[in-house]
Amino acid sequence: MAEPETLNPSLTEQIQPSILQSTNDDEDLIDHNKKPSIKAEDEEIDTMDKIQPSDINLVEKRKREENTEEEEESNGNGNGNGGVLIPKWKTSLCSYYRRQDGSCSHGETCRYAHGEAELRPRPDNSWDPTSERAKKILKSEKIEEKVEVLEAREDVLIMTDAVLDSTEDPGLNKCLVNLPRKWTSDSLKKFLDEQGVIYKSAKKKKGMTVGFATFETADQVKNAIEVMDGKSMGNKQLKVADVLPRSFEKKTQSTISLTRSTNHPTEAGFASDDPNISVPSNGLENVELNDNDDPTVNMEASKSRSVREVVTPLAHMSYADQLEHKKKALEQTLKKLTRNARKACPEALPLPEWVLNSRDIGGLPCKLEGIIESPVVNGYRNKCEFSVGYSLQRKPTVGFMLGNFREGVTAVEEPTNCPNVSMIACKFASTFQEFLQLSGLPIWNRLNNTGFWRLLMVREGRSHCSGGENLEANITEVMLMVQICSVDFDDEVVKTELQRLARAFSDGASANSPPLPLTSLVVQDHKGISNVAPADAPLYPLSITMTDSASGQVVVEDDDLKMRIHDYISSLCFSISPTAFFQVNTLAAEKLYALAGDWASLGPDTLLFDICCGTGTIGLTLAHRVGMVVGIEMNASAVSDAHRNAEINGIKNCRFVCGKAEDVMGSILKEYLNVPDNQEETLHVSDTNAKDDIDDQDNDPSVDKLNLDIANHGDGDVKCATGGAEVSVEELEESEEKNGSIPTTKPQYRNVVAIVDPPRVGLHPVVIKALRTHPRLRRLVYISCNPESLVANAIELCTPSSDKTDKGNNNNNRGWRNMSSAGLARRRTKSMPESEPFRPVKAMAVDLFPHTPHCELVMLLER
Ligand SMILES: C[S@@+](CC[C@H](N)C(=O)[O-])C[C@H]1O[C@@H](n2cnc3c(N)ncnc32)[C@H](O)[C@@H]1O
Repeated sequence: MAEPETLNPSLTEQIQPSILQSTNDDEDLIDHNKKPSIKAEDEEIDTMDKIQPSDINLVEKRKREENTEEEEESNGNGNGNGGVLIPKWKTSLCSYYRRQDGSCSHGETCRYAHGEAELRPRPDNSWDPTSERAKKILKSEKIEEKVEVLEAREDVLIMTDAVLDSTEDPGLNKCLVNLPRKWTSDSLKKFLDEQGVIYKSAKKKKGMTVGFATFETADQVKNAIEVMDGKSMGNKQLKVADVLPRSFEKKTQSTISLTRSTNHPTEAGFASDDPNISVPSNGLENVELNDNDDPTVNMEASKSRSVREVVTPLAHMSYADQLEHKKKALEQTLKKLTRNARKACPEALPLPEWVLNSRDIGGLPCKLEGIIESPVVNGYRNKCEFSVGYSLQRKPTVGFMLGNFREGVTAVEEPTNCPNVSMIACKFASTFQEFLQLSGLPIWNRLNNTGFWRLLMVREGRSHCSGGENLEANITEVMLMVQICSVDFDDEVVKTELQRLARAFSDGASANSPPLPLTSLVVQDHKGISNVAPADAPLYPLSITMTDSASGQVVVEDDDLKMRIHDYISSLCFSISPTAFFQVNTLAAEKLYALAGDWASLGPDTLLFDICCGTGTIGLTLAHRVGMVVGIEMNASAVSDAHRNAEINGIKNCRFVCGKAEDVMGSILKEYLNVPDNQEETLHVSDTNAKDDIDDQDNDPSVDKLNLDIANHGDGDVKCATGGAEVSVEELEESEEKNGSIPTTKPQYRNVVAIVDPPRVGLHPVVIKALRTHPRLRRLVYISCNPESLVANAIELCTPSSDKTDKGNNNNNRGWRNMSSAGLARRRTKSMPESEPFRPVKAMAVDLFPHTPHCELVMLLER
């Protein structure tokens, strides 16, 4: 509970008596008819955050205290108590003074500071949180916090990969912590030479604050520690640390001594020479990590946590508690939308209704209607990307990394204890692990950028539509994708080794009872050094022969099936290529898409934009409820999957465009929606009444449409129906032009809706601007696996814009790197062209990721 003293008078003055009765949280403490007198420009510096619901009673107490003090002050000479400064004299800014542009009826006798210059620190040495000083301090603290998160910490290093030579004593390998990020291996070597440090080899990757040095003797190590440990490096101190935690070494030593009668780890015969120094923060996805489509990729890890804790940190809670936990976290994030829109609203404009109404719902921008639970809680992931690396015991392992490479953690542990991974996936990981332990080709070393085996992806599919019960029994297809780096390896050796691998997978699958469904084996040759394979990294199938254990028959997979997998959503079949995005929890995704469709108020006269459409899942599952779907997606394989999926399912009213939404959105909107002025007027009139019409549309197929009665149409050759007669789009357009009805190239729809489902970073500002400024788009359903970016995008979509837009000033953008996404969005609202803002109508979460802190959030925006 905050002490009364922490309440800022400028806030208490804004509190209305009626609000004091409320038991709602922070937003209720604000006079919602007023904008905050100070707008924090950069970070989330919101004094409202300081006030807890339980402070409400304290507000009145605080007022009484203030009155008493003011009485005292007025009896004295202006600085209270007969010349003796009262403790809180001028420690808070006077809000009257600030609001009245420098005038306050108390004049010099006012106990509050008239301007920053008069402001004094509080007795606890803090500053009034609304003051510039406090904001500056808070900002620098936040920056430091962020930096700290990124800095490697000596106590969390588990660089299994840095022990490069198995014959060496790990004690001869050391990590150097707090090196400048921009240093390379050469800079580190130069530094060591300059310091007179004798070493055998040194490594450093740009971007990391950790480097590695190997020594030949214990004396060299001793000398290096003496010279370097504690040495100042800028404002940091250099640390010489062990590459493996000491606790681990002790554990390893005792284990080894039991089995090998030695307490020297190097005699355990560990192979080495690889690393997997990547950043599978969640451990789950190596490639997708930076692909940003999977929310479960940003977890922090430390060596003290097990792989289960790293990958599924909520697994210790009951599922009901997990949902409650997520809901509360989402509410906190959603409140940022209200706060930031209030701050960003131009002075000259009234606050939007939804901001004013937020006090009735605890500061939320709209009601959070709940969280839909996942139909399956365990083993739900239909796709896992397993890292290849060394375990704490320095055994080649296929599983999840225990932390972040940049933070100095590279150890990989088996996935068996992670409840979100299926048994099938664990079994294939285990088969691969056994294979690697005997393989003549090395595991990829991220520190050296050398090696062959990089990762294993396991994707599961179903060949028919099946419910949630006994999920694993319904898995009829498995695609394995092995990522390798063939650089510097002999083609014949590679070919032979991959054939051996194919056999190992086939044998492993067949040996299982019942046999595991292995239907596709793909190799991805990724030659780059980064974690993420580019979209055009070569992919090729490997032949698999499976022996059916029951019949003894050899089954050779059909060529066509080799590079794809299938799954079902809402009874539609989806064919998925190896690198295309597909939600990892299919049954929960079905619920997500159904919710989005329900909220989008669809009807036969709806044109639906499916933005970031992947393999077309959303658009295709909703196609039967709309006139037309236009999907936009940048991944070419996913777009080709989308076309294929439309065909497989006999859906004709969809078009999929391959391109970055930021590159194509504007022209697509123009192509489909721009109509001459006189018609736009008609459309607006219709749109005003659209809601009522649309609500009934599903039930009323004869609903009056703008000009055309369009059943199906698509991209050129697909048929449209007008008044029952089938004509081609070309014929239709020709006739339109002749009749002078719609001189555009596309049929027009009265209800224009966008469903956006962007990657973790959210929508590009160019896309936001295109959607916001197109008057025909009245409804937008935003699906997000990252509520922070949803909030940031919604700030731009929902904040009123003034006619005086800020055209952008470089000085204003200083420090943007350290700004929160909400702060950046707030800044961008200033350059939003004058346009009608959306308003948040309702929000709902869908839990696609049990046992992790993540879930999908859906928000309906209308105008
Ligand atoms: C979260 S996934 C959603 C996919 C699809 N809606 C689904 O549910 O299966 C995000 C998709 O956006 C695509 N994407 C990422 N950035 C994009 C961009 N700038 N423009 C268009 N698509 C993009 C990704 O390739 C990915 O398929």
